[in-house]
Amino acid sequence: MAQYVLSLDQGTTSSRAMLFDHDGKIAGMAQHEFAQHFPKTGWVEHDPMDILTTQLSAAVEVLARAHVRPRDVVALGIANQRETTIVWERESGKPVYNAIVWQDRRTADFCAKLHDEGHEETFRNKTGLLIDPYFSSTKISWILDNVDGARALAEQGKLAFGTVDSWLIWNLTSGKRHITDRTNASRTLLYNIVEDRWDADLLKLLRVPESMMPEVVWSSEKVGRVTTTLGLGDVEIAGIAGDQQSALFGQLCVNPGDAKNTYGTGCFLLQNIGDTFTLSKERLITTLTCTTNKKLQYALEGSVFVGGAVVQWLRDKMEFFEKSPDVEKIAASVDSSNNVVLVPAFTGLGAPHWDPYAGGMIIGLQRSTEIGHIARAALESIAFQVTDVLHAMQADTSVGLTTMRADGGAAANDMLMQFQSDLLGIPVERPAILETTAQGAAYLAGLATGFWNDVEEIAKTRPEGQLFIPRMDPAIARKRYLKWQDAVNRSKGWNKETA
Ligand SMILES: Nc1ncnc2c1ncn2[C@@H]1O[C@H](COP(=O)(O)OP(=O)(O)O)[C@@H](O)[C@H]1O
Ligand SMILES: O=P(O)(O)OC[C@H](O)CO
Repeated sequence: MAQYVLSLDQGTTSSRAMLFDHDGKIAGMAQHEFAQHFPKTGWVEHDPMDILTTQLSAAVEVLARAHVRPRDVVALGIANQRETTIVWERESGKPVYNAIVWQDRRTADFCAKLHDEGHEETFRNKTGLLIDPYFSSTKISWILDNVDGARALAEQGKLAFGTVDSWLIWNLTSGKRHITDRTNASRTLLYNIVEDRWDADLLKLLRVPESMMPEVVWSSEKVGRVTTTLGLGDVEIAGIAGDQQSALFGQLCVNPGDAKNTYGTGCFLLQNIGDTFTLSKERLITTLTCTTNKKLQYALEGSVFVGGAVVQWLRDKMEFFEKSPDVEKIAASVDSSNNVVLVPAFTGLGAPHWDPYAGGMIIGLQRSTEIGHIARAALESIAFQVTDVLHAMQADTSVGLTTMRADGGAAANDMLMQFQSDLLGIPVERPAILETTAQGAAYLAGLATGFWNDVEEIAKTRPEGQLFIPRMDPAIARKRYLKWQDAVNRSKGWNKETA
């Protein structure tokens, strides 16, 4: 009987489950979207039970659809949206509050205060991150300070904190394992990525009891078996990674200098920088990558908060079209954006701007402006933001990238890939399998269980991708980019005070 690795990709907007065979091919996939909650301006929440039920049902469904028995699944890998914060009662397993999503800005003022008190350097030197509402720590503080009775329970050791990987594994193992892997831990603003431990000083500063924190494991190791009786058998959990580091591994960017950009809800450019902790001079962050040798390895990351989500916004809020891929047809109905620039700072701006108060903006509207121009400007905004972070990364590492590897849902869009290549002036390589996030977690789990022997064996299974070569006159590309920079600067600080 053929054997498979099951991979769960718990993303911001949907939970997916995929089966990978020994040739690295996808043998089955199931996906469930779930509700996004926006209770106040700048707030973004998920119901932790939605995360759990959509993920479990996708997992069970993919086995049934592909006619694969649980005993033919050799290992389970998990990749997850990062930073999203869940706090639950150890005794009952009940969340005390909704999941506060990575995009949530409610702690902007608290972050500004920490910044003004001069803590930036301390956090940066220990965690590689900047003080920003994006990361988990201030979200935990918010829950402890705002949910009735939460702080007292936390101080009695009765509450557990976890990112989405922890939450899923806690439930998959019936509360036996409260763990996270290093890539997820490195997104909390509480993990010391130089000394490889939860940082007692930072925990104290943010008044987060250490008893809430999960045990930290490696991304590729056997950590326990599934004990739910849901039809997943007792498969071994052997791969865990934050989705962006998982995609980096899925693209086999295992050597210093290797880089990829994922075009999902957000866009995340990561470059492997090897085993030496190095800080960016360009306001990028330093984060841990997945390794299979139980040694630390670092990456520089440029995090863009709204990527494919701008297309979702055009679809769901503007109701311009029904399905995300339709954006391409509408954008192609005009031959330029006609000087319209859209800055999708819907949840502030991430790297390299780091402005939680930036406001979304469409500028350059005229009486002749059509939906097509706005759709085109939206697609272009994704590529402009990636250009911002790629330029920062090049300035930082002085390694000129010769090609950029792309993946994620929005990388299916040819117009976006072509414009990206035009702007960067280098080829953009899109792999045959865009699901590199799930693929990475599958590789991690398969390597830990001997399904695959090493990365070299995996590399032989990967089919050739597609190359997008620059076609635009570089002078025009430069002019377009300057216009974008002008627009971004105008969007900054807009929400500092609301009218
Ligand atoms: N053909 C397309 N063109 C542009 N954007 C797309 C296209 N297909 C999907 N998207 C966008 O990509 C995102 C989904 O990508 P995915 O990698 O599944 O995201 P995530 O893992 O963050 O949930 C959505 O925001 C969607 O709007
Ligand atoms: O859900 P995604 O794929 O957009 O990824 C979200 C990131 O992990 C946030 O840091």
